[in-house]
Amino acid sequence: MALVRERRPVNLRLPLPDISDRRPRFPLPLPPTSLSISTNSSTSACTATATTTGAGIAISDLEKLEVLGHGNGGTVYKVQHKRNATVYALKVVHSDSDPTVRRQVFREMEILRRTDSPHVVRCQGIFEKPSGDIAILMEYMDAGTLDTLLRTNGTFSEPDLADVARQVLNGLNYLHSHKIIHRDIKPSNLLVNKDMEVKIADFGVSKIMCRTLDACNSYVGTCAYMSPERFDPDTYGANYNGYAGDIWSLGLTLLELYVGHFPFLPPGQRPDWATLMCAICFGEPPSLPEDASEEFRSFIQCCLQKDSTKRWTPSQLLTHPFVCRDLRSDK
Ligand SMILES: Nc1ncnc2c1ncn2[C@@H]1O[C@H](COP(=O)(O)OP(=O)(O)OP(=O)(O)O)[C@@H](O)[C@H]1O
Repeated sequence: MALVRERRPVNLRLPLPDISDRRPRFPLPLPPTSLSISTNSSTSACTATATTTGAGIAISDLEKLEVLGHGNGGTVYKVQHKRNATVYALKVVHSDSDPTVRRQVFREMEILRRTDSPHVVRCQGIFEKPSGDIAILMEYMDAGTLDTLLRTNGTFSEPDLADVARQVLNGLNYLHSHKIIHRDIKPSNLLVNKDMEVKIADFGVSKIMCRTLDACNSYVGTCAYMSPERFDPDTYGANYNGYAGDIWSLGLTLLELYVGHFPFLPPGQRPDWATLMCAICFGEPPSLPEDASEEFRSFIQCCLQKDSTKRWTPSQLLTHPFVCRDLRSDK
């Protein structure tokens, strides 16, 4: 594996849209005073209750071990259940956080409550303290994110990327069939465990579509990974509804993991909004270097079609030879 020596993380976030659009379409029933929740290990459903059940976990049952990372407003801790030693990740957002951040956490909670897929990080419970602090208890992904792996181990091989692609596509297939658009697919939002299971996480700017042709606000998420139609829906996205944007972001993510730097820019260059917007909207889509296989190049082309209507869907991409052939034997 080639080592990536100098790599600056691309972190261009855009503000959320107007308050009217940010409000979740499905009002979120928060557990009013609950400090504990019931958990069901066989599903990801997060059923908040005000009392501790036999299987319930109270926040006082958890011991903080270390900080795993800081997100946009919250902190994620590695925690351990004091009695059964199970390790979890606990995302905590404090009551004095920016209202936008709190809305993002409510959105994330709403989506995690609805999802039950091996390719989406599992929510084990939600806590709200009387102080207003909110915490989401999640399964612990012990290898971090694809971004951390890239920075520590270097670039990924094609067989590994085929595995990553297959898992993320299964996750997106699940989300899209439940009318959920992620809108922020990027290496740092894809969690990994030691078995190389990859799971989609961080639903802070995701959207639940009420109707198939719902308009989808373009300007949320990390702009570096945004598709052309999110900048310019008139030119690149007839009937723009957002689903295809997740595929563009997946294509860029795989390309980045293969070449070791953000594809639209030379290694080490810091992007700015104008440069990115011009490169994404007016430039050719980035492509793989010559040494990549035909299948991989074709797969990336199917993801990085500038016209969103020509981009393949998750279920179509799951039939692509790149993810279908048994690449493990190539290793
Ligand atoms: N379930 C988890 N298991 C292990 N580590 C996690 C888990 N969830 C989050 N992390 C770690 O915590 C970090 C912060 O996560 P968080 O979702 O708060 O924000 P982010 O995605 O990094 O940033 P932002 O919210 O700005 O997009 C992640 O980068 C990851 O390293």
